[in-house]
Amino acid sequence: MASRFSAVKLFRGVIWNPNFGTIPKSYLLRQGQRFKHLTPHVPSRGLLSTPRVHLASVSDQTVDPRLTAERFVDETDVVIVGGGPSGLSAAIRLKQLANAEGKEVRVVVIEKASELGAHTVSGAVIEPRALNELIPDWKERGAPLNQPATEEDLRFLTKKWAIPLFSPPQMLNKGNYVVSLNKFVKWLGEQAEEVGVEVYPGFSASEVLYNEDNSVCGIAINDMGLDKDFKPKDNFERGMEFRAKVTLFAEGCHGSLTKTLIRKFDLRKGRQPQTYGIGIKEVWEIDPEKAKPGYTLHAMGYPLDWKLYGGGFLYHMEDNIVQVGFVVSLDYQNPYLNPYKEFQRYKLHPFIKKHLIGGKRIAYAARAINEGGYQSIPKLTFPGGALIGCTAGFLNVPKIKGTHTAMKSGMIAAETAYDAVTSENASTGPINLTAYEDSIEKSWVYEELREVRNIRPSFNSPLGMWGFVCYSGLDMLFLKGRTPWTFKHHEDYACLKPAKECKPIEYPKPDGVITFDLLDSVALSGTMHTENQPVHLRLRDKSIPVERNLKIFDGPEGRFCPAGVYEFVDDEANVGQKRLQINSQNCVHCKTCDIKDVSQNIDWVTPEGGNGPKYVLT
Ligand SMILES: Cc1cc2nc3c(=O)[nH]c(=O)nc-3n(C[C@H](O)[C@H](O)[C@H](O)COP(=O)(O)OP(=O)(O)OC[C@H]3O[C@@H](n4cnc5c(N)ncnc54)[C@H](O)[C@@H]3O)c2cc1C
Ligand code: SF4
Repeated sequence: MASRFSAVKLFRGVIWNPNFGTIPKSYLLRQGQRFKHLTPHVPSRGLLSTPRVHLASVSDQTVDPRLTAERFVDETDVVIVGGGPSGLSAAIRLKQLANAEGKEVRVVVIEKASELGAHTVSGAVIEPRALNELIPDWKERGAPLNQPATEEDLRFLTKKWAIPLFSPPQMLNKGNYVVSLNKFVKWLGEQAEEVGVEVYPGFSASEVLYNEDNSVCGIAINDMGLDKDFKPKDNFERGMEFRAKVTLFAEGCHGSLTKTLIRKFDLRKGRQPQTYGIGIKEVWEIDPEKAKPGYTLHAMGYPLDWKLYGGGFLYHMEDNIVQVGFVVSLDYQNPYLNPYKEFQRYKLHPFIKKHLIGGKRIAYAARAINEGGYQSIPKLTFPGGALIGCTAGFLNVPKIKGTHTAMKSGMIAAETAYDAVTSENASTGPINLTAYEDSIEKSWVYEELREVRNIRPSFNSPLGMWGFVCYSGLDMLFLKGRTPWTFKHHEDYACLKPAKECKPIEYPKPDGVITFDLLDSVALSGTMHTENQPVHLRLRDKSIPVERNLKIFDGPEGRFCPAGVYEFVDDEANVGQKRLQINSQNCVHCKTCDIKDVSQNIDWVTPEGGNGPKYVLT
């Protein structure tokens, strides 16, 4: 009861934080210490009116004692949030170093997917450079890199034609492998366990823990078994805490805890905004007669117009499997654009369709992808921890490859973390991993990203694609990034234009053979969320979807979500009006809504661990 009353006292009066708009007061009450991490995230254009939540009468509320029960605390040396390529590489490197010196270093990996790899989305053609450094005998250890990339194809698509283009050296795939990243991550997990890493899939890290001096000291797993009103159900279990000397965040593109750290520690100060694309892909089992194992195709142009960055890929793997996908930049302007439907149109192009016809689609996936590159990498460290992999933004955009850089960043951070946790001063104060920042700047990761830093933003000139083709050709072939200038980026959400300034886009109806209805696709992602749990797509202000997004932008969230989560439906309570229905059970955790919502009103937070997509072969 004591904690309850102190929380009441703390929050008596008016609170100005827009995050609280849709969360019941009783839940806020017991989350007192979490308030400071939920800082407002409103557009700089100041179009939102900030809702006030009056908590003057919260003392009348009774809080279920289970909600305020002490959390179980587990102490470890290093906790890593995210069991993707970067998190697992960091974990493996840490234990390799400790095992080599016979030291006891406890490393824990927390992964929200029900099993490793189940939330992993990639093309994927991977460069084995980091893997060669991490596990040189990966072949003998049975790494699922079975199909070398053997044939390159780069095309410019018009509606009917596929014009061959010259592939710049940075995009060549010689020495790379066409893989299922999902299988690769599973295998990395096995390697991690073999060297002594503790891997816990099925748990969402939902909160960063801080010491009194504001240094990070671990994470907490979210409470399981809450109902949609944040009340405990019969199966309620209090989330536990992992307290660590070092916490590494490896959440992938636009991590939900990472975004709170970026704000709290102002990690973007002096850097360019991160920009993104949405990548949507399908896995097909094709007619064996058409199989060309090792063939890799990248395409630009159709169906996108010349002002929008994006393009498609198609990779042939072993066993007659084809990975086909499309990336649309999230700085698009027309609110009528529908990335999912652009992808479906892409597959209808004769040059793409010929690979798929006669085949069967077996998987569907979507995930945001970083496009900011070198100039958008935030400060990587803060007291007690660091960002690694795609959550920091180490993806090489022209290559559409981030696995090798994610892994290498994890390995470098691990080397610094190992020195720090095993040093004699480790217990005297918060650990600072600034040496990680220095080492990565000297590594091949930075060299590679620096060289291509102007390619993606060269598309943002008034010449659009034509400016991009000329500049990137010159830069990739001759200048190789050795220019004194670095182009800037803009915030994706701020690029959207009001609907009245744009034309609706007519998309073809799904044919059920090559193109499909969105919900049939979502069914192939295996996504599942426990019913009756708190919605993990939080609106900062409930009125904004209808009052601003629908009225001015014609409801773009109904189009950009690749899982049909957002739907404007008739409001039974107000005849003639619409309301936003959030089908959160469909969510595939791509993070696009958190990035592209024009009002920055959607806060993606982790649902219960083990929920979300269940990808195979992606
Ligand atoms: C469509 C598409 C195509 C791509 N093609 C290629 C390609 O061909 N080659 C290539 O090299 N790269 C490609 N990439 C990029 C590649 O997938 C990433 O660079 C790579 O996966 C980054 O690894 P990561 O470990 O940083 O992040 P991720 O692989 O995203 O892993 C992050 C993990 O953290 C987990 N997680 C996140 N938040 C939490 C939390 N709060 N609690 C617990 N767990 C959490 C996630 O579930 C996930 O498993 C592609 C990406 C996309 C989207
Ligand atoms: S709700 Fe958001 S995170 Fe979930 S699938 Fe839709 S756009 Fe992606």
